[in-house]
Amino acid sequence: MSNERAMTESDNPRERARETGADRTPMSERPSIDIDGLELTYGDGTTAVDGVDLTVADGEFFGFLGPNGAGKTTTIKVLATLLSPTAGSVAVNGFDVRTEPRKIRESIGYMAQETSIDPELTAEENIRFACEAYGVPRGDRDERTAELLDLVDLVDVADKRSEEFSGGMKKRLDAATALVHRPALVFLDEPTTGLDPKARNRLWEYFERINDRGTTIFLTTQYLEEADKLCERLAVILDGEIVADGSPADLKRQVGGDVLDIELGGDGEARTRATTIAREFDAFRDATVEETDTGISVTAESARQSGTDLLVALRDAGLTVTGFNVRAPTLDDVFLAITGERVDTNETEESA
Ligand SMILES: Nc1ncnc2c1ncn2[C@@H]1O[C@H](COP(=O)(O)OP(=O)(O)OP(=O)(O)O)[C@@H](O)[C@H]1O
Repeated sequence: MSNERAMTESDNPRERARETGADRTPMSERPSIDIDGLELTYGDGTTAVDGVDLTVADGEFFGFLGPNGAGKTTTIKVLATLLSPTAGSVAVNGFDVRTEPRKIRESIGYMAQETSIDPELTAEENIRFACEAYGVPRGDRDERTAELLDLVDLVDVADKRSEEFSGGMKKRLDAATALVHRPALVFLDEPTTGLDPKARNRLWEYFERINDRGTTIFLTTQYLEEADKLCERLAVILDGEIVADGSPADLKRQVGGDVLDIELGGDGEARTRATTIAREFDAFRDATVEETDTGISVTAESARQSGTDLLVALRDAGLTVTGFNVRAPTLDDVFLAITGERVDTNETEESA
């Protein structure tokens, strides 16, 4: 039980800065996003968003999480004025989505799940094309293009056609094209899906840099480690409704207690028996018990105090405990507690 640590302590420097009041940029009074009672029902009758209230402050790095089909992309499409709400009011950068969509489009960047770069064009040409499309004044385009190539570290390959780029480079270029008009707010819809950890890290640096410059970021991701590292605040959407909202540390505290991971020898039957024993264990009456690939995981207020008693009970039942560890909950545990499922990140990853 070596890795104990205070649960109130945040690993996220942004969150720590927020908690200690050492914010980077002065916040404007007006929120970047103000959603009140949003509902969106598609033409076939599917209600994808069902009464969402949400505010995102100016300059915030905000994470929007939820399982597949929960309503994340639909919400982003409403915010980006690509879909019109069925009910509710939505303001983005102070503009109404119904009456001022053009002003919203001019003041946001949108990096969709599919990259929108043209493979036939070079990195530089892609950024120049975006400058034109977003109406960046002619006189500013050279400087803006050079600045963005530098920001996303593509100066050396500025003249190469983007079809030759790795997945990470394409994503960086795509992010740069979403920013040519210096939007106050950027939507990043699963920007790092399928990238290897190194490429992901480079994008994270880049997102942090644009947020440090004062840009509000609205991120959806299936990588909870990413949300934990980057986001000051998170909301979890499930079946079209927000079911949790808070800083990563707040959400971890809400899980209640610690997590006891137990590794077991034997097969699936051993894990099933261990699960039954843990569920019937008096001290773990309110615990969440889950079978893992190598054993079981018990989340409970008393995981630290009563963990060893459970280990003894398992051994007495003839099971072989090959390892155990008590730890503070991660966002994965939060997600499991809220949605009843772990995030599926079994994507084909780009090789390093
Ligand atoms: N064009 C559409 N017509 C009808 N239903 C749709 C349409 N687009 C999405 N849906 C449905 O709306 C619900 C929410 O989908 P949405 O894409 O917003 O979820 P999501 O949280 O972004 O999921 P993912 O992570 O898989 O992209 C799902 O039930 C989905 O099947």
